[in-house]
Amino acid sequence: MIYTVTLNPSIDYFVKVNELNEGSINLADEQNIVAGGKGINVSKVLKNLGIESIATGFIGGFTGDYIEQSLQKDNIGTQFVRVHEQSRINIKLNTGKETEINGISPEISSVDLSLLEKTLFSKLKEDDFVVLAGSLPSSLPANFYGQLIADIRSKGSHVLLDTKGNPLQEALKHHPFLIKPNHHELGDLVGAAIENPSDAVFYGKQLIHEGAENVLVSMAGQGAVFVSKTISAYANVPSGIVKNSVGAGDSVVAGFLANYTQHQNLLEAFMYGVTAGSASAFSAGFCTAAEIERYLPEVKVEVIEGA
Ligand SMILES: Nc1ncnc2c1ncn2[C@@H]1O[C@H](COP(=O)(O)OP(=O)(O)OP(=O)(O)O)[C@@H](O)[C@H]1O
Ligand SMILES: O=P(O)(O)OC[C@@]1(O)O[C@H](CO)[C@@H](O)[C@@H]1O
Repeated sequence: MIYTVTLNPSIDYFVKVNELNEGSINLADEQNIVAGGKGINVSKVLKNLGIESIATGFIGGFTGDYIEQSLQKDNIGTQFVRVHEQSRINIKLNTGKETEINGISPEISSVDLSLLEKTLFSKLKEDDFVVLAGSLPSSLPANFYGQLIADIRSKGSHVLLDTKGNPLQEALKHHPFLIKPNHHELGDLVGAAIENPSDAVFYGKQLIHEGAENVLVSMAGQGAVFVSKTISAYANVPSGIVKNSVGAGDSVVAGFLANYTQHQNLLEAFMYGVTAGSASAFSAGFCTAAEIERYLPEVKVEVIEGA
């Protein structure tokens, strides 16, 4: 089974304002309200690709009710822990440029934490995959993902981690199976500018040295890099017009996982994941299997080092 853990889910309020006048009243030209958060988005893309997953994490308040109900409506399994304060509302404003305002996370108590661990660990089996994705609610310590990874791995399950900053740094020594920073997140972590694929390979190797098993660095329109102990590779992205990049990174993770669980081939999964990311970026919502198939012939993986 695949579990996605979103510790800090949200309602995403997408709003398009063609001409924004700061300091005055603006009317929306388009809007869309969806359940969001990185792990939840991974579950949604997996569903589009015909793969079941169970979404877990913390939800609270009327926003939490909406998140749970909307996933249930999409036939995605849910096992959330209810907390007292409400889940975030994240604003995704499109004025031609994409601007995001992410809301304040609810307080998580030690009781909430033990309930989450009970929910996850009572079900987890050897060779299950767990996606840990998104920011930590501000009341959780930076090493929280690290602790979870250690416990998940002790069950023989595998972790895909998509987060940034200290929580990512702290998690590396616990050996996540895959991490997926974008090039800015990688740059922040290593204190260097990642300007091209060679930089991404160089610093990706550093994260392998620090404990990650596989590193996928997405570089938006510049392509992506995959690094493991034995291989480094580059994938280009297909050409197209980006309609909405929110969740494109989550689609990379979902596409990688969907393909890897079927074929157990890292480079094939890399290629499929990157294509899924672009297919989502080129559509208003998340990619479908048919859209990925359409763009796959344009994506080539070039091995830089290794077999
Ligand atoms: N201009 C583009 N052309 C083609 N594909 C793109 C473009 N921008 C983004 N993508 C696709 O989206 C994926 C993720 O983009 P990016 O590297 O910006 O990661 P991210 O910051 O995690 O994404 P997100 O926007 O979801 O936070 C890329 O690997 C690529 O597949
Ligand atoms: O604040 P976080 O947890 O890092 O990111 C949250 C978020 O921006 O990520 C998703 C897109 O990747 C959105 O659905 C959601 O609003």
